[in-house]
Amino acid sequence: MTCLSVNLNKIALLRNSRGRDFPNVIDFANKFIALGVHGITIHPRQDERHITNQDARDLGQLLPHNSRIELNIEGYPSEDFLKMVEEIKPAQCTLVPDAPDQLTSDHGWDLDKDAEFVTQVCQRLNDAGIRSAIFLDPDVSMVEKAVKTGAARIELYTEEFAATHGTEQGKVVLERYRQAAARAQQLGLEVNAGHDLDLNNLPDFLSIPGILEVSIGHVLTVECIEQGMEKVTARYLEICAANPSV
Ligand SMILES: CC(=O)[C@@H](O)[C@H](O)COP(=O)(O)O
Ligand SMILES: NCC(=O)COP(=O)(O)O
Repeated sequence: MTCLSVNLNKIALLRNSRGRDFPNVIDFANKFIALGVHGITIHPRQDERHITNQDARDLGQLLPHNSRIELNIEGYPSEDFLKMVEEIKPAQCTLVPDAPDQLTSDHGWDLDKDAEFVTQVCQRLNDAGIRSAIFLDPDVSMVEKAVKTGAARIELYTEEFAATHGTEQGKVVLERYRQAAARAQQLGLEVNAGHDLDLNNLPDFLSIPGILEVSIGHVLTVECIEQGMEKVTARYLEICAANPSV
């Protein structure tokens, strides 16, 4: 079974658009938890365009380190970000190589360039008892470098899979993800995945064995508007339950 971690960034974006605390992020975390999700993911960006640092602290109160529902905080490991993560102590922290002005996450780490930095940060997270994950393109050579960073997990960046899904090229692309996931597992790295996953493409992605967690937010939020939270969440959970173990 794959764990479903719902990303609340877009709930926070809607909240920020009106200057009052509605919709409330904690309220939506509780609604998704009541529907059976396994985790909550947030990505506090430096400009706090959606999730704020206060949201992160509030969710840290709701989902303390050993709570049944995991909190996954994603972000660029600036010193301020890391200090906040160490203070909150989520179950997992996913390191993403985003620049402050990026529209959204659009690439994994380049470990030819950043291995030393990523290794230091993973060590810091591991020392704090926080599971470290690093955002990675589906590249076997990068997976092999990821092992040396001390990260517990990788998160496969699935935008290319989503963009090519349903095409002949998509079959080739999915095979690249399959190989990257298999190599990671062979080397003892656990595998998460996320970005642009949705109800339509997730079943094919989860034909890859051993995906421990998918974090989904952007399209899921739209699907909930279109079809209702209950129906959408139940369908995601059904798809995740079908993922073959390693
Ligand atoms: C890392 C990743 O792919 C997503 O988790 C990211 O959080 C999306 O960020 P936005 O919601 O700001 O597009
Ligand atoms: N790590 C991926 C994530 O948390 C959500 O990505 P998306 O579904 O908003 O594209």
